[in-house]
Amino acid sequence: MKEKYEQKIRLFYISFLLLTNSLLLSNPMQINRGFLFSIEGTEGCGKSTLITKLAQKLSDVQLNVVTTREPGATELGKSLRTLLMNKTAPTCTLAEFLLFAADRAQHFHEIIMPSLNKNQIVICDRMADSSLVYQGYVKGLDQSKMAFINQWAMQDQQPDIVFYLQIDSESALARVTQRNKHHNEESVAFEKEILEKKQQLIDGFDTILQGRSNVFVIDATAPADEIAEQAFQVVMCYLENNNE
Ligand SMILES: Nc1ncnc2c1ncn2[C@@H]1O[C@H](COP(=O)(O)OP(=O)(O)OP(=O)(O)O)[C@@H](O)[C@H]1O
Ligand SMILES: Cc1cn([C@H]2C[C@H](O)[C@@H](COP(=O)(O)O)O2)c(=O)[nH]c1=O
Repeated sequence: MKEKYEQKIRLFYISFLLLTNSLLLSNPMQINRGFLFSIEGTEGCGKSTLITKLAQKLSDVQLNVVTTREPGATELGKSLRTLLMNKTAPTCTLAEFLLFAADRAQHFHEIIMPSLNKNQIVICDRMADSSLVYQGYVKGLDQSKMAFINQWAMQDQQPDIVFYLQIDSESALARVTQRNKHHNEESVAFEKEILEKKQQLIDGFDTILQGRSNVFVIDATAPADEIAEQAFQVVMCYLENNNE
């Protein structure tokens, strides 16, 4: 009896999704301004996976999406990323943050602001909150000074929504270890340092993002398709209500 009832609800939900998607396909939403979404969380929480799936879902309903990341989206950013990830020269935490901020400034100048000005939907893998956690919470840099520099680098723009993929350290570590078996990772020195600080990083994200009104927390241990559907529904709802 219970199973039959649950199956009916599932069928109703699927028909509802099919109906909304077909309505959106035949009648694409007119976007009147740019929207900026960032995806945050520790290594292995599933940011890149979510971005790929979410971008596909938004493109499927005819929305114009730009996916990007920090650090390393621009030509300058690529050089900065290599420098930051390989750490061949001694780098103090302030210098490290300023290099991330330089990447961010060029990123906003070259990619994000032009995309927002064309009313596109920008989804970014990490942004200013990563600096607040890695260089601020974990390495002790002054967070109010960092926030000022971030705001400057970001031309006073803030993400409309920060999606925080919350995961426990064991699951994140297991995923990174598994992934590194399959790929040849570039970021050897930096990632080694990060793996040792996993729990502290998770505490940092929890502390810095909790209670902020523009943060949407997602359980990153859920199946990837469920996470993408959840984020898609949140984005669609936000677009409908903030498309001034
Ligand atoms: N929801 C999920 N459930 C199970 N495995 C997942 C899920 N999301 C991603 N993965 C797997 O976990 C690994 C890490 O995912 P992904 O590369 O998307 O994480 P990330 O947050 O972008 O990592 P990084 O910050 O290190 O680049 C990949 O092997 C991916 O296939
Ligand atoms: C933006 C930003 C990033 N980081 C760290 C976080 C990660 O360890 C690497 C980026 O690697 P990913 O595979 O692209 O996630 O850089 C940081 O310390 N500070 C920052 O501002």
